[in-house]
Amino acid sequence: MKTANYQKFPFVQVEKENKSCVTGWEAIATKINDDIASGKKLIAIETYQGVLNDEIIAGLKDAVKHDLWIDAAEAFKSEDEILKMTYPDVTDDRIFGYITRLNISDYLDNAKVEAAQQKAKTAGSGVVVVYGVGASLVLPNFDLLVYADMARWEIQLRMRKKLVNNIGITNNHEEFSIQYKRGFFVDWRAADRLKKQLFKKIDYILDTNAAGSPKMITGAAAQKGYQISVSRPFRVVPFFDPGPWGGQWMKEVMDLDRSAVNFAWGFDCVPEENSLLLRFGDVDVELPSINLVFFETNNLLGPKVHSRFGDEFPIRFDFLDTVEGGNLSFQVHPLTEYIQEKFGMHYTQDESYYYLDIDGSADVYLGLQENVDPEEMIADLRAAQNGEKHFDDEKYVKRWPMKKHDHISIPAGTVHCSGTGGMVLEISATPYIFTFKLWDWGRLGLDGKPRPINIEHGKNVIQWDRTASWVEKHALNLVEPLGEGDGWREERTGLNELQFIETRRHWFTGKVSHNTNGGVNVLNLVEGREAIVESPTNAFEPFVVHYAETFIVPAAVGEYTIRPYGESEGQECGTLKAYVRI
Ligand SMILES: O=P(O)(O)OC[C@H]1O[C@](O)(CO)[C@@H](O)[C@@H]1O
Repeated sequence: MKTANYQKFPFVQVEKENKSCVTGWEAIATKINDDIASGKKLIAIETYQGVLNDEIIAGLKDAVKHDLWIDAAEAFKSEDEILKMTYPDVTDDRIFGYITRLNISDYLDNAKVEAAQQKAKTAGSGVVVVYGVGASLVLPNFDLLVYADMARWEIQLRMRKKLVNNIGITNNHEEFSIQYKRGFFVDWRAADRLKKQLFKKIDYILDTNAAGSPKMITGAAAQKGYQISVSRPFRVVPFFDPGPWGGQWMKEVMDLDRSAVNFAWGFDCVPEENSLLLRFGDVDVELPSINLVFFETNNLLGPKVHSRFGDEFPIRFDFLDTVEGGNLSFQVHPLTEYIQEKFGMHYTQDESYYYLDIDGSADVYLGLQENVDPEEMIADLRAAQNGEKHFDDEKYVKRWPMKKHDHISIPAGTVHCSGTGGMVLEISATPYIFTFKLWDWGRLGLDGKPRPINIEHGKNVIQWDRTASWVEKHALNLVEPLGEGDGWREERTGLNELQFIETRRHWFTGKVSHNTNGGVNVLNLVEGREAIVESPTNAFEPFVVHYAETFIVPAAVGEYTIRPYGESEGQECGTLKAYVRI
């Protein structure tokens, strides 16, 4: 096997020489002190959920010259009140909640805010610092705003290590899934709403994603970074996670930790949770890539996708590796009305599997056998769940042998799972936690506990007419040749007409012309070691991509070309492109 050339830390170069980023607590405090010396007196240090408060306070409290330091937590409602307020959205379920309508202001107790503001006044013309989630609301007339942002993947790692609490409560002892659920459905929604309001007012962004290695850039430098990012192809920083069915393929191809038990998922383009690295000189500042979606919405998504999805990035690319691993859980995803009513999501988890590679042989489980009796199948699933018997998948589910480069559509409501031996590039709608597991093959999760099964939700959404004959016609390799030219050919590979994503595959030895046509494109190099993305008008610098890398071409880019490059010069490459049908 050739050495891995997949880049794990892609970045966007913002400044060739670093002018805008300071590193280390001393330099950061000096910068803030310079602003204080120039007359700024009211300093708000607003934080996202998941920062390490102890580290930031130890780094800044003594070093930043102030007369009064107020912890924004002083102005919060009591934990009991917060638990009660958030309960309808957090719920008792182990996995699912409801997308909240709460704002950070709802966490604050008006009387306590008033008291904190009175306290601030006692400093007279002295310097007041308010620190923490909600600081900018406690000190709304701030004249310097420092925003400590966090990428969601790093927050999740901190939750697993029990290092952080959710907003307004002390719950780092809780199970990861419970903390994640509160983050996903409540905290991050409320914190994002505040971030969007503050965006234009941010003086400095503090990056503490790497503990012990703080960095700070001006709000203007971040905005410049976002603008550069959406004027060219770029990648977000992938993350990889083990799982009970995980495989060994990504370890080699993506050069991951060989000592890990396995890697199941590789999230290569989920801007909600990935990071964006903005490079200043040789310093990388890590920011949540969702910021681009919030603050460069039209340039990134294009006005039509924006108007349909709001400031959400609708397309997700991730990897599911079962090479030398197991089957995914046998599962189904909610229909649109179900995800809207039960969980408050706008759109549902429509999926597709693109088989990037196969280890010998691999099957996909997709659709039901003909003439399945729904009641009998649900009863058998329940019995399997109760440990009374093994679920007879052969009786109920259709299995299809897969080949490298096969592409299957999985509209919500279709039962499915990828079987052992397959390396899947999943090209799907962004929601990804709304999986109703029906059967987990009698195995345990990596934590030694059974993973939550959701037969009750599942039975409400399974489309019983999605049988083998339906799958064959509507979901399996919907490949249609569309055109060809000098050194290239184009095919449509899907998705099913019920899904909003269109996928196009190009096989090429020469240059292929693409156009975003005003909507964001997401691509992956599914064949070939290297290709180069270029602007026919030199609008952006040539961008080299490697095998299996996912990259985003913002709507604002318009025309671009892709051709084999470097080691792949003269050889046939393949790209898979996804965009929203508009
Ligand atoms: O539920 P499992 O077995 O972990 O399945 C894999 C998961 O990965 C996803 O495909 C998300 O990428 C979910 O649909 C699915 O739940």
